[in-house]
Amino acid sequence: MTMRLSILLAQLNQNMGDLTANADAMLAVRDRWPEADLILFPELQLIGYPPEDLVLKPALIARAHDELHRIAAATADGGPAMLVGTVIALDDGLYNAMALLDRGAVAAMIRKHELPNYGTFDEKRLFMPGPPPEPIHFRGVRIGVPICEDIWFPKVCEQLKAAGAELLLAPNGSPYEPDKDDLRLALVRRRVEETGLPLAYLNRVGGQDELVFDGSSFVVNADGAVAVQMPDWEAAETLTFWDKGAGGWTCEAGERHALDPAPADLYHAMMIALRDYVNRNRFPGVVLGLSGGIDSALSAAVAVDALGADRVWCVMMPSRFTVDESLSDAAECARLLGVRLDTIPIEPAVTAFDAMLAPAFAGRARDLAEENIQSRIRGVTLMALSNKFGHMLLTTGNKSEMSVGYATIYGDMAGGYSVLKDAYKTTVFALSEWRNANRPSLGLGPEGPVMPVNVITKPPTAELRADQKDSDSLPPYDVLDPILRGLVEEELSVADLVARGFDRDTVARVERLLYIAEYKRRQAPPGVKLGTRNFGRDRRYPITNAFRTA
Ligand SMILES: Nc1ncnc2c1ncn2[C@@H]1O[C@H](COP(=O)(O)OP(=O)(O)OC[C@H]2O[C@@H]([n+]3cccc(C(=O)O)c3)[C@H](O)[C@@H]2O)[C@@H](O)[C@H]1O
Ligand SMILES: Nc1ncnc2c1ncn2[C@@H]1O[C@H](COP(=O)(O)OP(=O)(O)OP(=O)(O)O)[C@@H](O)[C@H]1O
Ligand SMILES: NC(=O)CC[C@H](N)C(=O)O
Repeated sequence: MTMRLSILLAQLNQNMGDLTANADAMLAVRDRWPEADLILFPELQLIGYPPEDLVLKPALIARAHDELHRIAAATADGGPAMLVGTVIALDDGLYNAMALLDRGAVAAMIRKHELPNYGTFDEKRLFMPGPPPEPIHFRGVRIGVPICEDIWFPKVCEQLKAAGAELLLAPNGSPYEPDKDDLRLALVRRRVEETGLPLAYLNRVGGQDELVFDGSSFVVNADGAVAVQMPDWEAAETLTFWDKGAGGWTCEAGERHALDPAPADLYHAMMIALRDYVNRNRFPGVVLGLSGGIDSALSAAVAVDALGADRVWCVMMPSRFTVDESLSDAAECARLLGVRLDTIPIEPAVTAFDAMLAPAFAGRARDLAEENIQSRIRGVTLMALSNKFGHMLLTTGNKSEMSVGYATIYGDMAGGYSVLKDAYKTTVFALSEWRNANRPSLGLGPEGPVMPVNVITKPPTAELRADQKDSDSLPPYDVLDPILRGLVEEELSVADLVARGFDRDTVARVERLLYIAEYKRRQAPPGVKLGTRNFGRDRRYPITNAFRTA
């Protein structure tokens, strides 16, 4: 019987829907590690996670079958076996599965038992729950393979232990949330304690639309000690060595990477999500409006760190209300980041719209309609640049604004992707301060400050009329954001927030704004999930909705 095993943990990124590229990447890993006995890949590595309705396409299932057998054939050389995440179709439906590929064949199939169906997940829509799994027999060792959600409850691991598993290998597609690394470690330690078995936790990295995966894979031995900690955010391959002694299997202590503390983790999440979104969708770069305000300054900094300065194009579009301070702050941001900055005044278009609309608007006072036209002219201008040169328009709205509808639909909301969509304004301030003092380890941007301090300290303004300030329309952000966190993240009522010391009228107004802005959020571009409850998959509210708690 084997007393020593070498298991490669392949913390990879995934190309959603490019099964050939995913299969080739796995074969390349195998070529690099001929000394491994077994290679563990993340959940659904062949397809991409989360695959959503892509797996309902029979042609994709057929492709998955063919690619899986192509990889399996490569294992005929007797080298490393592979545990590969894929979809299988049986007579009664589709299953999220791991295939053991060894000696030229599909040697075993394990089906996921617990299907997550909350938050951003809706796997019950796609997959059948597998039976409580049995351990696989691999070269004389019985290995339990709980698939992601299977380790979030005791049942599957306990069943595997009862069926004779000697160690647990858990492939995951576990999206980033703040402090989730601590949550996963505590969870894995519970499973280890309940079963007495060591557990290797392997997660993917990279962005997939609104989700981003931090990797942060690790191994916990039966005594609860962390034997190996892989890095966060970057693809990595770590060979782990396992020995069987009197007390069972133990993983040798190996590399121990430090993981990002807050808010560096948030910054990395935004950066990696944008990098993968832009590159996978084959944009040459991004274009964005740089106003001299903090939202566009931070968005530009994240874009430069994600893509490099030469792929980020900033445009200042002054109007009659743009003050000199905004012009100089935008210019200084661009200089610090080393990006191209063009200036395209919008006054000619504003004048043209005034003239065009004069007959229709006759007898009406100037109001929000004219203010919003400026924002929409900027949107049209940026989209024209996007059409002409191919850059994707990066939209800059933050979660506070998106919560209360403080943004112009078809105006500053125009764009393809947002990095701030799930970041409250107070988080935007914190991240800007952090980036001015730190360079992200995987960033492509410059060392040193990326925006003048004035951008962080001056009062936020949309500059759509003279002397406008956000505080004319909204409570101060240090009051607004905790109210929003209560209403959105915690689903509190007005009374709950009043009990926490907030003013009733203010909370009731914010609740109303939150509900009536649902229509805007449904038309907003996607953006990376950074917290526990993003707008979109995590929080699905009706648009037409008369419910109020005030
Ligand atoms: N339930 C619903 N379903 C579908 N459509 C609905 C709707 N309710 C209103 N609407 C439509 O939405 C329109 C109102 O929305 P919208 O046109 O956005 O206009 P609105 O929300 O009234 O104004 C935009 C606000 O965003 C502020 N802001 C803040 C920061 C930056 C910027 C910027 O632009 O740079 C703007 C700006 O100062 C102003 O207070 C209505 O005219 C109506 O057509
Ligand atoms: N003068 C401008 N030139 C270029 N883009 C602009 C201009 N004014 C607004 N925008 C675009 O519209 C977006 C929305 O404006 P908003 O005022 O909400 O954000 P901001 O100016 O970046 O930050 P702040 O809210 O702190 O002032 C900006 O982030 C920017 O992309
Ligand atoms: N892919 C999954 O099963 C993910 C669900 C799991 N609770 C996680 O976030 O890690």
